[in-house]
Amino acid sequence: MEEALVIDHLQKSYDQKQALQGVTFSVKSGTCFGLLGPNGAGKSTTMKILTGIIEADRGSVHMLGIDASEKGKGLRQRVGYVPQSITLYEKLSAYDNLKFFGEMYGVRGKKLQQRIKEVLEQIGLKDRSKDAVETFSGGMKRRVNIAAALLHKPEVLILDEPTVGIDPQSRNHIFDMIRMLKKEGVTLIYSTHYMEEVEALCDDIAIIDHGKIIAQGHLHELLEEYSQRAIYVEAPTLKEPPTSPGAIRTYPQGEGWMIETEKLKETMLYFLNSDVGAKVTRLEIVRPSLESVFLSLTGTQLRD
Ligand SMILES: Nc1ncnc2c1ncn2[C@@H]1O[C@H](COP(=O)(O)OP(=O)(O)OP(=O)(O)O)[C@@H](O)[C@H]1O
Repeated sequence: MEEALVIDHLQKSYDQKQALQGVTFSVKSGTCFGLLGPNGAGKSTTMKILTGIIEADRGSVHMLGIDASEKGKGLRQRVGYVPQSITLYEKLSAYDNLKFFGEMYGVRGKKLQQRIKEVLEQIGLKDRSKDAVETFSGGMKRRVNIAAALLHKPEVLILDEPTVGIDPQSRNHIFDMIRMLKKEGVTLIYSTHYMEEVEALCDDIAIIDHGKIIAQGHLHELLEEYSQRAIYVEAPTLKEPPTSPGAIRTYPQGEGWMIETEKLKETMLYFLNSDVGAKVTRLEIVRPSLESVFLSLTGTQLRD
């Protein structure tokens, strides 16, 4: 499969702060690629370099076979970018916002009218097209922002944390759109700090932390290689970590504790048969997750 994006050893500093320390990854055409990392890891900086908003100090970006540092070679017509912060004209209607952005991307006249109709349908806001954006919820604005990046039918769509602070309905709409775009063959590059999102949407994943890619590969490969089997024990009044035999690592989660262990059966039996000093309200084997991948690679939880 051909590669839609190849980035090689990107470095970027802001004053004294080294935000990217040699970021390297590639994205196959027609796939959804997830860039996963905690706040401040370097996701937005990477995305902004990809779209040419800022320049890297070192390293290279090749998008659709074109060296992105050679500006004016038509990349802008082939790539869409949804920034982290919503950039819309509040007083204008959804339709007029889309008209403005479409023209900026070089789409005009009848073709633009047709595309606005199509994207409004895709984001589920056809009925609200005449309303000023200032009357929209955060999630609806975010959907219009995504629509704006789709008007010129990009081959690559870059989305920087598109679901931060939005309602579940808008989030589901965004997920549906991403799945549909993937079916149409669009390459998606999706940054987030929500593991469940990359697990639900992405094929290949890179995990970024402190400006470095610490692991990358297919979701299944990462889970296979780094994730630890675990038992979850819910015991709301248990304030100290339980000391079950064979535990590799124990950490708090929700109203209980996550116990990573190779000895699943023994650990289950331990909690069923021993007095741990608190009432156990739930006991279950946990499926491997990116949370445990992140934890085993960094020693910290992604949600910290
Ligand atoms: N314009 C800037 N000036 C100075 N430092 C910056 C600037 N932009 C980002 N940084 C710093 O660079 C590092 C990487 O930031 P970046 O925004 O790329 O991370 P992120 O993973 O997108 O996190 P977030 O989800 O919080 O946006 C952080 O330490 C951040 O404080």
